[in-house]
Amino acid sequence: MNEEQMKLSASAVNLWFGSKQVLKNVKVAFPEKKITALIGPSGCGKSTLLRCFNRMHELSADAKIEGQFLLGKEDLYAKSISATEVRRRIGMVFQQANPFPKSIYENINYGLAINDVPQAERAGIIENALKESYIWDEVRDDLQKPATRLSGGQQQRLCIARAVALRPEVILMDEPCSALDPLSTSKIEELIVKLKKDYTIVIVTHNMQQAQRIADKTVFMYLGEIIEEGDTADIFGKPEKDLTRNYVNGHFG
Ligand SMILES: Nc1ncnc2c1ncn2[C@@H]1O[C@H](COP(=O)(O)OP(=O)(O)OP(=O)(O)O)[C@@H](O)[C@H]1O
Repeated sequence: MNEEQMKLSASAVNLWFGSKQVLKNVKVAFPEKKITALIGPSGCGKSTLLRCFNRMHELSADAKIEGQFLLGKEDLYAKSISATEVRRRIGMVFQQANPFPKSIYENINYGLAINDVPQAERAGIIENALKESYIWDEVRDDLQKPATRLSGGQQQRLCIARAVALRPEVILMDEPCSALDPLSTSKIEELIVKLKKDYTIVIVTHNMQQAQRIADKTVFMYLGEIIEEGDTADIFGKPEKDLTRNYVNGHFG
């Protein structure tokens, strides 16, 4: 992959939880305004790697991290950049939709407030984010209703709206469809593909069909290491390593 076009990258990453090493000499890069799928069997370290990029392990006392994490050329762990700024620039969407127990409006307003977006601009930003996330038509008359009353798929689109409202440069998605039915999943997939125009997206998925439907690039991990990466069609169609071939063909995992 051409270094120039890489938006997010990591090198020489080792991570331990207590004495257990979970990431081993990881080097990876994610191209700008593309979708990259991160695949691999349960427990291989996909979520752990994703969380490193927006400094989610800082709160975990038993996590020890080594390595370099860059957004463009900026060091994400530099003293000059706060975790709040990192999380504004690198949004995250989780496996279980996790709206705050507040109104639909307030779910998005909260992030704008803590990032000092002027009050007068917020209503417009909230409307745009909901439109951009294909949920506006379903909630426009219910903005003051509790977000927890939305369906699972709607909650996940609201969480995506919450992320895009802050105009991040990257959106990390950790199995965003795993709790959803096929119809909601296909709506989210359509949304992710649309968002690629403006954002660099990394998605962890166990769904091999999903990776092939939406991802330009695919990275395969196993036991804390990157085994193979490349164009999605190559990883699934003609992988170089037997381990990759066995995994994508469903022989383990
Ligand atoms: N906070 C933590 N403390 C201790 N161990 C952890 C912690 N978080 C994850 N682990 C361990 O690190 C390893 C990697 O977990 P991780 O969640 O990154 O894997 P994964 O590839 O995302 O798995 P899955 O596909 O099942 O979500 C696992 O062995 C897990 O038990």
